[in-house]
Amino acid sequence: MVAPPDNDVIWARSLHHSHNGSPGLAGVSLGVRDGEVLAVTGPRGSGKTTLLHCLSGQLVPEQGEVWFNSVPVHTMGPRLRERLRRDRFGWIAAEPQLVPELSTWENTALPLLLRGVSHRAAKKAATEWLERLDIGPLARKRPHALLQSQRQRISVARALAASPSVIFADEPTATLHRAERAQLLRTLTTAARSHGITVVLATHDAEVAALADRVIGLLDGRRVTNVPLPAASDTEGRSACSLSV
Ligand SMILES: Nc1ncnc2c1ncn2[C@@H]1O[C@H](COP(=O)(O)OP(=O)(O)OP(=O)(O)O)[C@@H](O)[C@H]1O
Repeated sequence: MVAPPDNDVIWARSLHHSHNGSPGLAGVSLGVRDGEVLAVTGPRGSGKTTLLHCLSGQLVPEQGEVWFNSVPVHTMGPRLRERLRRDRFGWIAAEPQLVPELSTWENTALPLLLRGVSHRAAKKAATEWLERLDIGPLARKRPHALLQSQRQRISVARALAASPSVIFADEPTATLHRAERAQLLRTLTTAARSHGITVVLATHDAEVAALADRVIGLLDGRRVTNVPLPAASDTEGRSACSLSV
């Protein structure tokens, strides 16, 4: 095993993975720098989700290596990987994955409570992030009483409230309308940048990818040419953020 570069928070080498014989990843290598917002783009079925699952330790690749802060993830057992995900990573899926029986603030605080943070401190952190995401007044409501866009804000608040090293976001705005999509993503990327959180964002949407610092492309489970961000999207994405998150 070759140790990864020091400034990469996530580093993967030559990942191969198939799903029941159908290829998901076919030799993907990449590094994600500390504090970077990296977009992984590609059409449906290109391997984005499989890559995020491998990088976040949800899936062990059939071949290849994944390192987090110079620690090998691919050799960890299920319990260590579970702890790593709980303590260091956040996950935002396309569909908000909330516990229906819990209120907005309880859903947001859940990762902190699972880590053993006190009820009081977890509630405080959750409430602060809900305020920043403009859903503070909904803190006591249950998911069924909310709009889809509000539920997805809870997912974002939950990921941020846990102060992870890395947030993996898999098509986080796929189910939202265009205006909501832009606002939520700007909030996520602005908050991540100001708190030094690395983001790996899977998307097939060029407008979403334009909010990232760097974009890599996937096609049929392989890396395709790096896609540099045009200057215009820099203005559109980073500089246009005025949220105080
Ligand atoms: N659980 C699974 N069982 C069988 N095949 C799968 C499974 N998950 C993914 N695949 C296949 O692996 C390939 C990569 O899928 P993956 O979901 O990683 O791509 P994606 O780029 O995230 O696509 P999408 O945008 O549709 O989610 C596809 O051909 C897909 O059909």
